[in-house]
Amino acid sequence: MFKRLVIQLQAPRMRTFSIATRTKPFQVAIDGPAASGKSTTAKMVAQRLGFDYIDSGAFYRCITLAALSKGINPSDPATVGQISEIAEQCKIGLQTVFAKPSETVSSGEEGVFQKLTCLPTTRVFLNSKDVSSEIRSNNVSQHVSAVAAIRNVREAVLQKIRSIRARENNNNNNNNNNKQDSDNTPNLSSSQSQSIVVSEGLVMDGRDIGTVILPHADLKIFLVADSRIRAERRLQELVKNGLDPTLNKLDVDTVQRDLQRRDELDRTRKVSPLRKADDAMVLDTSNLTIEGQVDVIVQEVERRRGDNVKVV
Ligand SMILES: Nc1ncnc2c1ncn2[C@@H]1O[C@H](COP(=O)(O)OP(=O)(O)O)[C@@H](O)[C@H]1O
Ligand SMILES: Nc1ccn([C@H]2C[C@H](O)[C@@H](COP(=O)(O)OP(=O)(O)O)O2)c(=O)n1
Repeated sequence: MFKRLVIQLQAPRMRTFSIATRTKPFQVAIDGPAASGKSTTAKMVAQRLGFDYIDSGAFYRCITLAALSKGINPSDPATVGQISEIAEQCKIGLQTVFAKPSETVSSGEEGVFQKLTCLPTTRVFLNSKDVSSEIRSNNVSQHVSAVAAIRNVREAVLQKIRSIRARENNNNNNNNNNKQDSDNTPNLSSSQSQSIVVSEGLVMDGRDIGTVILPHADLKIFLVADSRIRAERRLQELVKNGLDPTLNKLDVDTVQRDLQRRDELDRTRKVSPLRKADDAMVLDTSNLTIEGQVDVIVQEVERRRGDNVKVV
């Protein structure tokens, strides 16, 4: 799988550089329960390593949003056919805007300023409309597990992801920077494509990435965290995105119950249930910082790629 090029320079206090050039992109699969930190971590790992990123949950969220906006109740089993049709017909595009590694923003109050690393952001397009915020609403979250349990929906998502990857590879091979879908939806990582043409790897997060979508991934991570901590983080995120918890009758207990209900549905469904792949590393983020969990994964990728710079 690897073509290895080793450059050795002999001199006093010398370094050995081992540069691995791969014929196949390095694949990182990140799975785990709701709000365990998958997408935040996956995006940052992709940014640090210059890899592509695919948020597979966004596909299920888009299909759920499309169904809800047509007045369809995904929790009613009689709607399975209608939702499957929506899944097959809708167009979904992702665009991840990566910050330059050196780019930082200052924030703080009363004259105390902190330097924060810019976080990458993913914009999600449903039939060319930017639905990045709408798909994170509590209403979509409440129904998405029912949608993701439909076999035809999973099949449609798999096809969409495959065609994105095929187009991505094609674009890379053709040295083509113009990554637009036929419906003008920006394709994956189009911001990256302006500077990087060939990506050395892919990070993908979801529930079945290590088990079904990328069963031969080079690194599989199963991200977990205490359910109370996950609920606190998710509520904080919803508030940050403009939700009024009082108006919406939402507190940590309710969010925790919703997460646990959703995890149960995701774990017990017949098709591609949430489960740890046998060869996945478990990473508990309960007591980690975001940077800390990203570091663990980046270091593991570097160790497995064997392209560390060693001082000899
Ligand atoms: N180690 C951490 N410490 C504090 N907050 C975190 C940590 N990891 C993730 N978060 C936050 O938790 C929330 C849920 O994370 P997210 O990446 O959306 O999870 P998932 O993709 O698994 O649903 C986000 O607001 C994210 O910023
Ligand atoms: N590969 C995937 C990704 C997500 N899903 C389902 C399961 C989840 O309840 C929903 C939403 O996933 P998402 O990762 O966006 O959800 P959370 O942010 O973790 O709450 O989609 C899935 O079944 N398979």
